[in-house]
Amino acid sequence: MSKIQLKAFAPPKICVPVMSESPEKVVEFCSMLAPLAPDCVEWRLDYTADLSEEALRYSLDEMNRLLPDETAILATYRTKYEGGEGDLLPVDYRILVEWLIVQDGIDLIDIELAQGDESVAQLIRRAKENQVTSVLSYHNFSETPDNVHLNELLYTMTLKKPDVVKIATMGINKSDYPRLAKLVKKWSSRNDGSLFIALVMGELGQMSRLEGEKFGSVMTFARVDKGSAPGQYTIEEVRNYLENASRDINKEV
Ligand SMILES: O=C1C[C@@](O)(C(=O)O)C[C@@H](O)[C@@H]1O
Repeated sequence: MSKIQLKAFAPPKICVPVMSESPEKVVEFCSMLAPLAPDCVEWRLDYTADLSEEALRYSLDEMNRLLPDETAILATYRTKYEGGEGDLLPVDYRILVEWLIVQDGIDLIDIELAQGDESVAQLIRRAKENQVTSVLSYHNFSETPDNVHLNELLYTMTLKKPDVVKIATMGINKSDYPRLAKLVKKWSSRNDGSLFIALVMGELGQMSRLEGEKFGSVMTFARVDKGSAPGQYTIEEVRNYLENASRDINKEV
């Protein structure tokens, strides 16, 4: 059972990426991060040099030991194709993600849409069997596709029935954020149990990282030092915004 309760049209949960190359660096980073008590950390395994089970198990145990009990762990292996550092072959990606799903201490698992129908279906099924929250993800670092394409994506992704559909696209035009937000709001308002994370990367999409409550995005990613995507605010900046009671959550995006 995941520690984190994700809810649409509520303040988004804050997730901080851990992009450490060794277990020692994981310990160093999580010791520094613990007092900030984020709702979630994203363990970016594509930054990890040693993917042996022993090294990974050690890092995971240390993360769970150092971070507050309430902080959930999202495990992500982001491939180069999706803008990350990872170059595992699809078969090895699937083995790694299946292994992560059955580990004690993992609350959420990222599954890339680009891994193909069969892998995606299998990994979502495995996550469900193990009560791990599945986050089906799509990234586009060059643009925010047009509405027809975005609707198709949202349709394809929700059909696969993950717990959460995550879309992160690059903001090239001012209209990209309001456009994506309007579509996601429509999809999240259907009340069929699907949850969404929608982020527009880069300067033009920065408000998407703060205003999730307006359009139904349940989580936002924030940095401590270096970020894992363009446009990320620091955890303090996001918290300050979310804790400001006078922020306008009613106005349309
Ligand atoms: O999918 C996402 C969202 C993200 O790309 C962002 O834009 O904040 C950051 C990634 O670390 C994460 O896996």
